[in-house]
Amino acid sequence: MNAIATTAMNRQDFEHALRDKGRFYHIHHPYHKAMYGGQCTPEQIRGWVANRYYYQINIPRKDAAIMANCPDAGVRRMWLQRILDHDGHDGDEGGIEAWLCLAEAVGLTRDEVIDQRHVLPGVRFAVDAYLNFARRATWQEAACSSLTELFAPEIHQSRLDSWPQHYPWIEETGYSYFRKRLSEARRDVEHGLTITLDHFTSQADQARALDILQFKLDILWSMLDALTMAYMHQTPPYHSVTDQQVWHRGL
Ligand SMILES: O=C(O)c1cc(C(=O)O)c2c(n1)C(=O)C(=O)c1cc(C(=O)O)[nH]c1-2
Repeated sequence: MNAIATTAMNRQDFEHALRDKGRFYHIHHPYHKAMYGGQCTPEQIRGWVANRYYYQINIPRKDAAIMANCPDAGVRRMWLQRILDHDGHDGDEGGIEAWLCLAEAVGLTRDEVIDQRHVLPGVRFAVDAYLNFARRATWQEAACSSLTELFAPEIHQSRLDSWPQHYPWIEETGYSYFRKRLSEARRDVEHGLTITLDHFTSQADQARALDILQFKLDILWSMLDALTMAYMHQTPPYHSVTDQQVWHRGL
């Protein structure tokens, strides 16, 4: 007989179960491993940066959706900082601009990134799933879905540690985004974790929170699967029909 948990975990065990999901973080995806292992071509790095731009520009929209669903002014006041981090404010250019600097540092033009010509359908659909979830879920569920950030400082640090040595052709100015996120992600996750631990208290709630976190892990992993098809196997969408990038750029 399978042992099915019928009682809720205490706070500490629940946090441990959430953190244990790090086993499925995209840091373990072969595309990421190749990136910090120094095995990527400039085209593969550029493909990742151009596609991840679509994630970057949707993060503040996702956070605005969470705020729109949240009646608690105290939570909104704290959550607002995430939007400012990405969109920028007086004295801070913001994460999206920093991502565009990264794009230029790896040899992309701003135009080709901003017009989303390289964004693969699989990446777009995965990112859209995240935004749409935040729109329709409760604000606590959507906050929980941001908890992959528990594992993000390590992945940003791994890029800062390995990229300059493996990819000397990348301009140093490009790395400010990763540096910026080290502290921002730690602060965000403290808040997101408190909300999750406070809100998901029954056994059923906790199982739901773990499912939500898995959903988010699936999004990140699926983005890299799409990139693998296009940039590792040279099989982008419609490759058997044309060598043109005929896919749509968002409707
Ligand atoms: O580079 C990465 O691997 C990575 C992953 C994640 C993540 O785990 O969702 C985020 C970020 N970066 C990031 O830079 C970022 O601003 C961010 C916000 C969020 C979120 O869910 O609200 N995730 C992430």
